[in-house]
Amino acid sequence: MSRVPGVSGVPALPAVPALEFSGLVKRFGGQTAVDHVDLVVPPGSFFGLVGPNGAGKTTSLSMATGLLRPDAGAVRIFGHDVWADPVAAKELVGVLPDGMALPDRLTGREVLTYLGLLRGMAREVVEQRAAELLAVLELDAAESTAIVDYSTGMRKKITLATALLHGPRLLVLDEPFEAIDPVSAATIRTILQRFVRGGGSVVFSSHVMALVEQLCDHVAVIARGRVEAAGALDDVRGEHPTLDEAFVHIVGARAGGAEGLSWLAS
Ligand SMILES: Nc1ncnc2c1ncn2[C@@H]1O[C@H](COP(=O)(O)OP(=O)(O)OP(=O)(O)O)[C@@H](O)[C@H]1O
Repeated sequence: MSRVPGVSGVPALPAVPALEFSGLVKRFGGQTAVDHVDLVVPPGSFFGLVGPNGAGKTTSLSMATGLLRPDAGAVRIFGHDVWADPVAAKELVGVLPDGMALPDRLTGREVLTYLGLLRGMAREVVEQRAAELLAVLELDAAESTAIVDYSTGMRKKITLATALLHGPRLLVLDEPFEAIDPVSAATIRTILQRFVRGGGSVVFSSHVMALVEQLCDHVAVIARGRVEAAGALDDVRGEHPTLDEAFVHIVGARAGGAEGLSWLAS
């Protein structure tokens, strides 16, 4: 476990995890989507959550941020239980969920202003941050466009802006780079790297192993609702030259695609 430096002569205290899952379970009908997941995201880490389709990443992240109630287990954000102490936990976290519902008839600036004021932020702070976020994410050109007319990538960027607006200490992002053009992706990478350098923590899910490898210092591989491997990137990668190869090894390669579909080429 990571530790905060101790004052000389006084033992260092264990650092409180930015995010901690303990025995997390979620079932949908007869199916267990998340099956006793334990995970620790150290403070100040850039943490990648990877796994095949249907592995339980979105379900886990939704429970982490108070959007979905677990059937069992607990989630803590900097020690605050997301369900028992939601106000303190939500103050510390910015969330990019899977397909967040936004007030569709408002423009990007109006959404940011609305959500900032709802959080109790001062109007001038909201306006200044909203202007900066819209400019950096290149949404300022769509000044008078309502969210309903945004493209998928624009919706993702404005949702990311809502996650950053209140200056959280932890970002939980579900596939933040999906549907994002390369220039915007580079901007988002830079924002997130700066956030981590400034002491923030980031957890994000992705299918792009090269990106996870480039950005993250910690990674967890989840499959069939269970954590198959987790820890420092180098430890999870192990002997494999790339995370991609480690992933296939950990998850188990499936020999699909080579056989069948004979009609496809005929
Ligand atoms: N609301 C729901 N009702 C029923 N089943 C669900 C629901 N949400 C998720 N599931 C199921 O739970 C399992 C985990 O889904 P989840 O969306 O968490 O996977 P994921 O790892 O995020 O997948 P992907 O990479 O494809 O986005 C899947 O089998 C999915 O069908």
